[in-house]
Amino acid sequence: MTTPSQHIAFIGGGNMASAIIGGLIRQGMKPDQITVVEPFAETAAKLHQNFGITALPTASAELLQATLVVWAVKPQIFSQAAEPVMSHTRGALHLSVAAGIRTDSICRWVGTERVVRCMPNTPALVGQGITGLFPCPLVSASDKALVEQVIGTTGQYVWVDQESKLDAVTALSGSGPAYVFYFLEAMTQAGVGMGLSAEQAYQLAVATFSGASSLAAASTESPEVLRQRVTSKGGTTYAAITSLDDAGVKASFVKAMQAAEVRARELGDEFGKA
Ligand SMILES: NC(=O)c1ccc[n+]([C@@H]2O[C@H](COP(=O)([O-])OP(=O)(O)OC[C@H]3O[C@@H](n4cnc5c(N)ncnc54)[C@H](O)[C@@H]3O)[C@@H](O)[C@H]2O)c1
Ligand code: PRO
Repeated sequence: MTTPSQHIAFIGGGNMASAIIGGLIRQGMKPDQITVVEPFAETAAKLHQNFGITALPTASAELLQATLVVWAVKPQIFSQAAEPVMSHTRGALHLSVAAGIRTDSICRWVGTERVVRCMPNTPALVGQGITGLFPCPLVSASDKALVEQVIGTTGQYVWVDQESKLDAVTALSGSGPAYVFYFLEAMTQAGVGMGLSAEQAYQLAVATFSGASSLAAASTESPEVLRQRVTSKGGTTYAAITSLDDAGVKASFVKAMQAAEVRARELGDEFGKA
């Protein structure tokens, strides 16, 4: 992975921006190649402490040097955040991480059609993220290569061929870490209920998730076959999976992800109008 030689601006310096900035700095990008607009003083102080970056409280002509602008603000305030930025960044490539906000809105707000919309996830913080990407038609091959360099510092990526699929990516891997943490909470709670210490139960749960994920990634077998290998007829896993099936957990899970996808579309409808 080579580090982008360009200057990159981030609008919003919170969780997701920090995950990407962390990846860039780990790969050798210099803090003076990065400009961040971050109005919240406490978050700006963290950027300085963690990465040596002095954030701008508001947009200024300093943004003119950016060849890539990463939009890492909440969907609800994207259009408002874009107003003071637009006049400085029309010549740049734009990459948005905002959930739901569609490229037609983004192109309007940033004043160019060189826009890539993406959906990363928080394991990007430890270089193990996965990001879905969708380019507008005017995005060139070299624009895409730059985006791959930047996002590649945070983990894997996939390009999707229809913008609507990014809402599915949002429901699956964007929100997905929360589902994993939810299961970790439940497994830890159950372990504690069975007499393990909270520390041991959590250690066992986390190692089981990462071990099973590594096994799935290394295997050519389907998850169904891998699951069957754990499940002896009449054994303990069979008892647990039967209990999950009887409670309709798989169907509930599918429904939960559909709710996330619907919400992603609603965010685009609700906050993309301005
Ligand atoms: N957190 C996740 O798991 C995740 C995953 C994928 C995508 N996203 C998307 O990333 C975006 C940012 O989410 P986050 O979790 O980093 O939120 P966050 O609240 O941590 O970061 C947003 C930052 O924007 C700043 N901000 C507010 N108004 C601004 C303005 N006018 N100009 C510039 N900055 C401004 C805030 O002070 C804040 O620090 C959202 O659109 C979200 O949908 C988040
Ligand atoms: N976090 C954002 C949300 O919950 C987008 C995916 C993960 O809206």
